[in-house]
Amino acid sequence: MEIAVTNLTKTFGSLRANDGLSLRFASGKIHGVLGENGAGKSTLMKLVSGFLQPDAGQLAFDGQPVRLRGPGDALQAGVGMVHQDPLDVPGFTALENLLCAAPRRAFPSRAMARTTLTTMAQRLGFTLAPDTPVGAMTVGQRQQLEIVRLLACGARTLILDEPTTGITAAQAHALFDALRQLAADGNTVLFVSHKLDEVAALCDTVSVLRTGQLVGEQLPMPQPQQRLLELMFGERIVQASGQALLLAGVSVSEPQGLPVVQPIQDERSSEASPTRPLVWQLEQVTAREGMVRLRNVDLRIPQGRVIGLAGLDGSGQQILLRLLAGRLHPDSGRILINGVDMTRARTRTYREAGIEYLPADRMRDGIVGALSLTDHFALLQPAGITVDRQVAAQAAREAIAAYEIKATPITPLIALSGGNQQRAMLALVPDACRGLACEQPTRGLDVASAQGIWQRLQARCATGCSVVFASADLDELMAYSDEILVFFAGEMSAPLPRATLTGARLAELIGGVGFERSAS
Ligand SMILES: Nc1ncnc2c1ncn2[C@@H]1O[C@H](COP(=O)(O)OP(=O)(O)OP(=O)(O)O)[C@@H](O)[C@H]1O
Repeated sequence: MEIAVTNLTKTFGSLRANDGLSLRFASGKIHGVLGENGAGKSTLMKLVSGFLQPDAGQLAFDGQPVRLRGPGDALQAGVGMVHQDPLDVPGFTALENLLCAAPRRAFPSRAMARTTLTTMAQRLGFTLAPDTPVGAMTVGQRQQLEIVRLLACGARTLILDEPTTGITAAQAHALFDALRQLAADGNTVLFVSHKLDEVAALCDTVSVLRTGQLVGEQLPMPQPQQRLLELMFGERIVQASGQALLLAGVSVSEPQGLPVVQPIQDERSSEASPTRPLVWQLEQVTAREGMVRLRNVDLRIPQGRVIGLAGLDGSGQQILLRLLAGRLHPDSGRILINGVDMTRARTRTYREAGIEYLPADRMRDGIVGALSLTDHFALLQPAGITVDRQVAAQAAREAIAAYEIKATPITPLIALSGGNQQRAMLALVPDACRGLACEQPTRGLDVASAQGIWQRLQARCATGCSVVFASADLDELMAYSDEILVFFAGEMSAPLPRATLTGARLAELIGGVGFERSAS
């Protein structure tokens, strides 16, 4: 299916999110769409998939001009989009989600829907159980369910907006294989990503957006990575001596690979850590959530450390994060925060002790889309039922400047690009935070923004805050963790000093090769 856009323009107030774009995506190919946070990628994809209507310009599918009144029209015409934040119903099971969001003709019976779900998931290498409630599924699994649903509803063009941010390397490989197969069958795939290695591995062409305009059009892949970075970031990327690129302090290790962000601080000696006061101490903690159970976990996390959690999605790392943040109580064992027993304490008490939690699903568990940054800062005020809006507005202005959020203090957060929403969520973490448990802190961020976030997290660590983060990105884990805990099938390894690991070794451990659970 060929997709053509001509002079496509979409404005939000005075902002031209897409500014007269003309572009053609040929059928049977995988097309990458690159651009930094806020460049206009999601807007373009939402226009093509009917979630937004253009102010000007035309869309044509297979040479036929189309006017899409909504995503239903687009899906009927064969175009479906998987959004950064899955659009599903958490209270329903996977099967119910498939049924409620598909046109009647797609599934004559529930049994047929079940068979379709199972077979398509298997073919695509996804692990989806039809009767699992979506609320208990990981972001990665929910994205997989969306893909299955769209294909089952007849999508011949699949748009994926950063589909690999919540999934493991193995799942990404399976997804890429599936997408290649779909393209080989004549389908069109539009693939939005910040990850240059993914685009290089998968895409036939790449187009680059910057501030709503096209700066690279249907470039055949492969392209030199440096050229793509220059197109994405413009003057902020400077050719440095040798093979290195400097991007606002980010060094890129090799021209063909993913930009590997070097740690900003010197390696903090792991010998020094036992003498530091502990933020978290877990003693023989056992906890269960859904099908996953963590057993007899002993863990000590001193101040000022960055602990990375590695593992296939749903291997237990989310349980640990939720335990650390007081969102899940252990079945047995003890949790101490700053030396105080908090085993049964409420989340609020954890927050009062300086423990904060950043979820992966920011729109469901993190921020309220209809509210602005000022509103969020007002909500965080401890003043009871009154709020001081001036103080909140000032806090919002400072956060916008410090975190370079493309928004005004009163913009509803739903109107921000994904990357800017992530920055907004991080900006809301109070300065007094002593322990931050986060899932995928740089989810959806371009490489420069991700580095900016880590600079801020490391600055917090320098003042004694500890960060525990789960990530599916091995480069991120290797670049920023002092120690890494590997999770495999509900078991947790001992803390592994980053310096003793390589990316390849970490990948093996995640797959269970040579994995040893922490002795308890
Ligand atoms: N509904 C909306 N209302 C107001 N502004 C919006 C809306 N949707 C997007 N924008 C703005 O349009 C610009 C482009 O946003 P878009 O989401 O398309 O960027 P993006 O390239 O996908 O970014 P990211 O990589 O961060 O997801 C941003 O400045 C964003 O704040």
